[in-house]
Amino acid sequence: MASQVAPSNIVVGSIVWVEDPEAAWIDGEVKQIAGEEITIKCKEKTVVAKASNVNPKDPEFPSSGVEDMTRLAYLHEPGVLQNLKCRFDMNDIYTYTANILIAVNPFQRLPHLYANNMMEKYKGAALGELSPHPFAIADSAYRQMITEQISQAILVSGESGAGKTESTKMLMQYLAFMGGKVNNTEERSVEQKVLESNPVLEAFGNAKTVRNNNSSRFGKFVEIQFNEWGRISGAAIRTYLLERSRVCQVSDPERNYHCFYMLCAAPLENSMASEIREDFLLFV
Ligand SMILES: Nc1ncnc2c1ncn2[C@@H]1O[C@H](COP(=O)(O)OP(=O)(O)OP(=O)(O)O)[C@@H](O)[C@H]1O
Repeated sequence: MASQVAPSNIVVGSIVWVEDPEAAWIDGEVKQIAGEEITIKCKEKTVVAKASNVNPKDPEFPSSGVEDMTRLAYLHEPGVLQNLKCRFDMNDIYTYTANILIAVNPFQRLPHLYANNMMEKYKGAALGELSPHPFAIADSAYRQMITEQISQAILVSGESGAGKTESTKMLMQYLAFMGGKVNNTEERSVEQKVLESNPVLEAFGNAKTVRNNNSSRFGKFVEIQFNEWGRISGAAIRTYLLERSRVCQVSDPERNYHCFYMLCAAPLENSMASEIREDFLLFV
């Protein structure tokens, strides 16, 4: 096997990122290169690392980060993490990598990001013109559907607790805003029904886990149909792979599906809840 040597852009005096067991990556200055071993002087310690665990650091990285990762000088793991962290510290939880939106869960409400005037702002704006946002992704998909007359798909992925459910709700909210009808009748519109289906689906398919207090224990394919004028004409929600074992087997500190606790907590005078409780032998 060929021995690993330092990349050509790493020389004595270079500022680099080196892997760290606690902080993931720390930065420092290269003091010595001996074959595949690099000695780096970091803030609190001196590290000797293999060349494969060292990456160059951009000395001109802007203090407020960049909105699109493709503008980074180095698109490697420490570069991406530094940018996400630096933006997150300023409550900028969204960042693009070209037309992919990366969301970092803020674990706090940031209402200014989702106010009604924000949807108005993103309407018709080209992707990248305004700050990265799920509304921009939804707007771009909506406009492509209109101009190209082709169905569009938005894939939301991430580990448990990353914020998929919340991001999906923003996307749906924006599509309802763009494709909703002015409703003068008593009957609820399709988009209202789609948005209102979320709490019901979450009651029966979401539960508290060690990673997320409101974890979806099923997969979901939401289809929103639009007519030729770009108005919502129908919707379908298909669900997959509900974790059924949770109904009868829950390991502490996780919980059963929300509906179980809602049923137990319903007031005694609620006759429908009482009937269901009796049917399922739930005595509260
Ligand atoms: N944009 C956001 N703003 C505020 N809080 C958020 C946001 N995204 C996520 N959260 C918080 O993080 C929690 C977990 O997010 P969410 O349920 O969307 O994760 P998930 O990726 O769908 O997880 P799972 O795969 O377990 O269902 C939410 O209940 C909410 O408290």
